[in-house]
Amino acid sequence: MRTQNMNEEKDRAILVGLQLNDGSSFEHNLEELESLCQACDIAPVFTITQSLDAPHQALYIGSGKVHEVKEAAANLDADLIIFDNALSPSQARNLNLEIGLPILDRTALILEIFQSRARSREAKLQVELARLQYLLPRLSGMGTAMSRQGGGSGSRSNKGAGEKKLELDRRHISHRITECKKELQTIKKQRVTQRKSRNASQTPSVALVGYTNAGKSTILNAMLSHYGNDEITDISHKKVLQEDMLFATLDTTVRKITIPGKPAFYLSDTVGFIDKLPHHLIDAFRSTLEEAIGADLLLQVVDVSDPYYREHMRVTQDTLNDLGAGDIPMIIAYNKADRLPQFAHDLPIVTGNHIHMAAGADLGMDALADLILSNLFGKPVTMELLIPYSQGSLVHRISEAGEVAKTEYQNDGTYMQVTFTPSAKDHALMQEVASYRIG
Ligand SMILES: Nc1nc2c(ncn2[C@@H]2O[C@H](COP(=O)(O)OP(=O)(O)OP(=O)(O)O)[C@@H](O)[C@H]2O)c(=O)[nH]1
Ligand SMILES: [Mg+2]
Repeated sequence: MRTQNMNEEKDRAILVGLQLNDGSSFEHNLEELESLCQACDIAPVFTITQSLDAPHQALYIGSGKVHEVKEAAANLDADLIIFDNALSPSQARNLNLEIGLPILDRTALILEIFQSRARSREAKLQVELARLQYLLPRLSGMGTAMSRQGGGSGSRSNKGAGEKKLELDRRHISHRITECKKELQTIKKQRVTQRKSRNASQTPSVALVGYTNAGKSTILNAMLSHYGNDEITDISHKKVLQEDMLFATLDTTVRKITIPGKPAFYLSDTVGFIDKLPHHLIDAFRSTLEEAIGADLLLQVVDVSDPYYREHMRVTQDTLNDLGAGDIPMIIAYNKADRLPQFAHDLPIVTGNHIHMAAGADLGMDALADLILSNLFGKPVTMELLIPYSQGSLVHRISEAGEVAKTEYQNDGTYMQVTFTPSAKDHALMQEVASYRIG
């Protein structure tokens, strides 16, 4: 048990953690639950834990513990009880009856954060759909998990409302679920059309993925600052929100990055992942997340300064596998390395497709860009050519496309030493001149 700072203005919550002997990182889970509370503007005032082999079927925790929670809630004037895991609808209902306060679980908190952050029509609909799907099986125990989200009375089970009202609510929710799905389908079609036109342009796409708060949006913004699209002088309106909070980004943003002298690529930023991301949310956000599934290259951003970063990488990989994006080639950016004394002075450090960097401190953006380009277009190739004088126009095209280090007019043609930088167009020319290669 431990006490936290009290905050008079916010809703006050007792956190309940159940430690199961299943090897999962219990402490990390609880710390993350506190961060989720902060993102919801809830003040955790006390934490109660229990260690069990398996959750209690009816109450999740043992009945003795339930009394302890109830007592603590009364003593500390708590408004809510929050559990560290997903509760079944009946567990939430029973706990609400026993304790007499709204019961939230991890899923409800994540849904609430998503609801408060959603901006675009698509994100709003996706969140609404996930909430309704979560709410439907919980309707009969109103005042439980969704109460803060307008789904219930916030007090004891409302038996007086009657079965008829319940049935009406159910029908209303089912109807709204169908409507949301339909509207999302229409938006999805537009998204697919946009993606098709991007694909048709043959400009490859890179998707930022990773745990929430790792620095994905910071990388997108830094890329825009460094190499914003040529035509745009004011890039401020193209930037996305980057902030030190969970799930700052919910909408998908795709930006074209044009590095001078290099072929362009698209970079997309989307919602971050979290351990035990509710399945309703993954399903609801599938079309947004499809930007990642359709990418040519994934750029996984890791907050390497977080002691649990390996855990976060595992969650990211699991989520990508679930989405069907597990096999897409990937660069791993170990971001926020400026916070680690052993790396801070040597950044960036590139090892194969891994880079230690700090986008927030503007360390490693060029190296990251090179890594992206070499993955998308291959490494620069230097060759020596002897172009017959009859192919004079080729000499001109080669000088336009590549970096020519040396030109000599010899007896049987023009000798050139040229380096082709990565680009799809260069690739075609390289194949064309291959028969004139002498080194
Ligand atoms: N010290 C340090 N902080 C960083 C670095 N990169 C990003 N940050 C900070 O980390 C926080 C989260 O960054 P975001 O870019 O919003 O993270 P995100 O991955 O987009 O997060 P979500 O959209 O919430 O999933 C912000 O406060 C950034 O300023 C870095 O290299 N070093
Ligand atoms: Mg973000």
